[in-house]
Amino acid sequence: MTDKDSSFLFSGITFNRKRFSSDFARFKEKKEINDSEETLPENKSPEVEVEVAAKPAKKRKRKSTVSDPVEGFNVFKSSKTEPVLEENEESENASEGKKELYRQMEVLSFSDHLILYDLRQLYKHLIQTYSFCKLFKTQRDAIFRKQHNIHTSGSNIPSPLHDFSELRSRYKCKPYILRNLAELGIKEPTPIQMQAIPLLLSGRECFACAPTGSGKTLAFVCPMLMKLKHASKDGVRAVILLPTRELASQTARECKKLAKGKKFYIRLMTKQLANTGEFSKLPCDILISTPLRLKSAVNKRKLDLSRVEYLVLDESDKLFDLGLLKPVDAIVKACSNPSIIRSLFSATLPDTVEELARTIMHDAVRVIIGRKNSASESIKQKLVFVGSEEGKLMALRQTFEESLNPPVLVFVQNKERAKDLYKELRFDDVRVDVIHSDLSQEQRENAIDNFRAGKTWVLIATDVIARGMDFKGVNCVVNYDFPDSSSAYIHRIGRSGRAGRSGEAVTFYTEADIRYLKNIANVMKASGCEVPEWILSLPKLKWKKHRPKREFLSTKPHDEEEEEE
Ligand SMILES: Nc1ncnc2c1ncn2[C@@H]1O[C@H](COP(=O)(O)OP(=O)(O)OP(=O)(O)O)[C@@H](O)[C@H]1O
Repeated sequence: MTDKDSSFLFSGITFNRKRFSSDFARFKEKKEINDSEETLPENKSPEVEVEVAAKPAKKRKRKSTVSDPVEGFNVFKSSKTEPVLEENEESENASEGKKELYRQMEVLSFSDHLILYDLRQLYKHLIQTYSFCKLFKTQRDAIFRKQHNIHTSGSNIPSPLHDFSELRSRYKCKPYILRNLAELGIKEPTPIQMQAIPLLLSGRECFACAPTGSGKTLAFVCPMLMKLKHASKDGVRAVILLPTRELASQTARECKKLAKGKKFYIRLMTKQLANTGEFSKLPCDILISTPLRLKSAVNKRKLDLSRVEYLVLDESDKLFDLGLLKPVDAIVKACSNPSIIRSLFSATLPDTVEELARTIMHDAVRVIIGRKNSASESIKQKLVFVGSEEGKLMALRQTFEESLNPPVLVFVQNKERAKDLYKELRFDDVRVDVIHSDLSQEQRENAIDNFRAGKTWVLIATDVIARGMDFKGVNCVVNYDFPDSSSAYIHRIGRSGRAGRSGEAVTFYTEADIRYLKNIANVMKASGCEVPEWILSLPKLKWKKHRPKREFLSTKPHDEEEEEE
């Protein structure tokens, strides 16, 4: 036997005399009897020596029979012991002595082998149990994700959250957040919250695409507050970027609601702050802004974003639109902290945006709830052929006469048409208001507040409020002018049917819009609405922005309009 073999077999093993005291006593007794009979080879441990001298030939045979059925033990016996004996031949006697020794070692170390064997079995068992638990957890997570329509891709994705109480048990969430969730009436996490919250809490970057009104805001605000832990005066620590001022101010409000009771510095980047803010002296845990204002503050007021730990791009596809791409890119660069966690959220996430985003993110996880780029299933969608522009106004009035169920949002193509439609409807018997980008910030806020408060029944709007705005209980969205893209359609109609409520969406179309119908029809079909077969069989059209020049919006004869002007 070589030293190497010896150390392999016996390394870390010491003979437990107490445990095997009876065997030990028996062998010891025999050693005393045979003490003078054999000389022991050098370099053997005292325990080995004792046993070797003690073992009579008769017993050897019996012991080796006992060892036979022990799995693993026989492997040692055949492969390690025999060849070593051949290597160490000296004289016949010495050889006999050695053979005896090794046989005795087998017998003596049988208990040790048993321990080794037990340890191996235990280890094997532990590995099996661990693998089983891991497999069980993976299977359990997969079933849970399937039940909630959560699709993920990426490596080492943390288990989804089953319940908000897990925020405490798994992530040591402070009680103020759970208290605020309860006060806001938020009991169960929505699917996007189930997966995005644990992801962000585990420090992973993510792209998330979930239907309108499914609680994406909370999915990034909650982990952000948890990770920031407490207020600090160490510069800007988190940035939430949104495409419109209305949305930025709504998100700032939501953040404050969830942070209630904890003194965080949550700031909305207003025009005044962007132009005059003394950012070096301004404590700010979370900064919420549109890209242009933030970029202006970085350039003109030397706002330092190098310590930002969390960056959220909400309505990310809009932020990656050509018009905003440059300032967004500048902000992403200014957030130069190498350990920053970035996340993208939207109800629509085109592949091009994903590809672009991947270039700036590391090991990001993709989370899709339901089908990517689909409308909320709680909205009943309808297409109505109105023939012409005049037909639209008549159809709208007729709808209001038959069944006006406020609050109703009416979307038009641009601010001119918003103003025109408002002029048409303001003397009708409905409480109507309008919002577009020509209004002052204050006028825009008033329009939104009045609509939220129920003072306005019908709000005429451009796409400026099509994304992200959370008006509770909008019963119906009317696409007076056909949306210019399928994502615009998804976001517009998503102002109703939020947070599990039901809603309705009516889309008017004219002859000029028919070529673009199929894309909308596909969205409708994917969310379970009925669509006439002839629309689905229309030829596929590569959709560029559909913004036709629309006729003047009025039911009055054209010469009358000209006279008025
Ligand atoms: N877990 C929840 N349970 C009940 N309501 C919730 C929950 N989470 C969020 N909400 C509520 O759902 C509404 C919609 O949430 P939010 O505005 O975050 O949706 P969103 O997914 O961002 O929609 P959009 O794509 O239109 O921006 C809000 O009024 C919010 O308070």
